[in-house]
Amino acid sequence: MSTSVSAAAAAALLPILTGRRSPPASRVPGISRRRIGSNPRLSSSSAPSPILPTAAMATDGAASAAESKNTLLTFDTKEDLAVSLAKYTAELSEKFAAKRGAFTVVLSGGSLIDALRCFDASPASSQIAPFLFPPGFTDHVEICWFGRKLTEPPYLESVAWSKWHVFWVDERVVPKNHEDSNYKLAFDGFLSKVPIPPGQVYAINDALSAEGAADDYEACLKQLVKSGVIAMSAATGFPRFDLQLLGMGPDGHIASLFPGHPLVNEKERWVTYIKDSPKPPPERITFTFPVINSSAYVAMVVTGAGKAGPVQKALSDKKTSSDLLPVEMAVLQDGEFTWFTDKPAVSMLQNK
Ligand SMILES: O=C1O[C@H](COP(=O)(O)O)[C@@H](O)[C@H](O)[C@H]1O
Repeated sequence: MSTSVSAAAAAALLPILTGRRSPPASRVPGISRRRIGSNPRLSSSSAPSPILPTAAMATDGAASAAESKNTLLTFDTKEDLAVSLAKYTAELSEKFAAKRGAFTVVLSGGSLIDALRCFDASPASSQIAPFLFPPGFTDHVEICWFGRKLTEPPYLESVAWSKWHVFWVDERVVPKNHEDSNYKLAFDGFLSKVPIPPGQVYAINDALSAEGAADDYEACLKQLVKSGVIAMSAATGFPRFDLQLLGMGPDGHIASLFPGHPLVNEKERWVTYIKDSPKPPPERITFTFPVINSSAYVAMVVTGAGKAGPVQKALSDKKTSSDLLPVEMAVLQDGEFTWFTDKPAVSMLQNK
């Protein structure tokens, strides 16, 4: 069972009760990095920081294909994952804001937003004082507060929010105030808490059809490429976002690119639409693989045992091109791909 407790109260009390503040990510307990077999998609970096490899920081994010990196990070708790993800994002924000004067960030919907704002606890957890729980209470507890990690000091003050430009890798074709809207999810959970200029948050036009909204979003991206806000990949000829924060469904879908759907083979469009999504709601728009795979950085945030199967398949050495899951088709041309996982998500990997 998952129980919500007073987030604000817990947030206020936690550092006092435990005598702890969030540790620097390089000292986050429970973090592990591993190499799996000879899978060329996944390697362990020799860089000392588990968060952002030094080699990547030394480049402009345009590492050569030979330098492209794939890293698996596994955390004991969602709290640890969220702390690390916030630090990773803040470091990239600093890097790109300094270099380009802009930081283009792509969000997905679903559990990704939770990863920016939640931690798990139980009476047995060292992260929350046991006496906060009633006697005999053993359930898992999920404590959430909106945008806590990046909206807290030091990030609230130190991140150059005015340089952020925010996009969605996919969006459901529903009004922006609809419960299914990825915009609403991100706005309520994160964007409403940080001072990103509203004109730099690029939601879809929810007055249009799926087809119209995809065309409109692609036109918007093209305009932003022209004005220099979004970079272009010299290698692929597609837009190159600085950071894509992605999630994966239990079926291995990413964005709104579903297993076996013809959209996974789209090679020309930047943004396309789907009217028969197997996951409701049926009408969505989505970035295509050429755009996803042109990113400088991707953080793939995957938690929970329900996703262990696709994680195992994605990180397996044995691949046949005929039955690739969408998550397996996310292969950066020239960038860094980092998995942010918890232990249940990697539970089917050998040599865990
Ligand atoms: O429908 C969607 O699902 C995926 C995965 O969601 P999750 O809740 O299983 O993490 C999400 O990444 C995508 O943006 C969303 O539209």
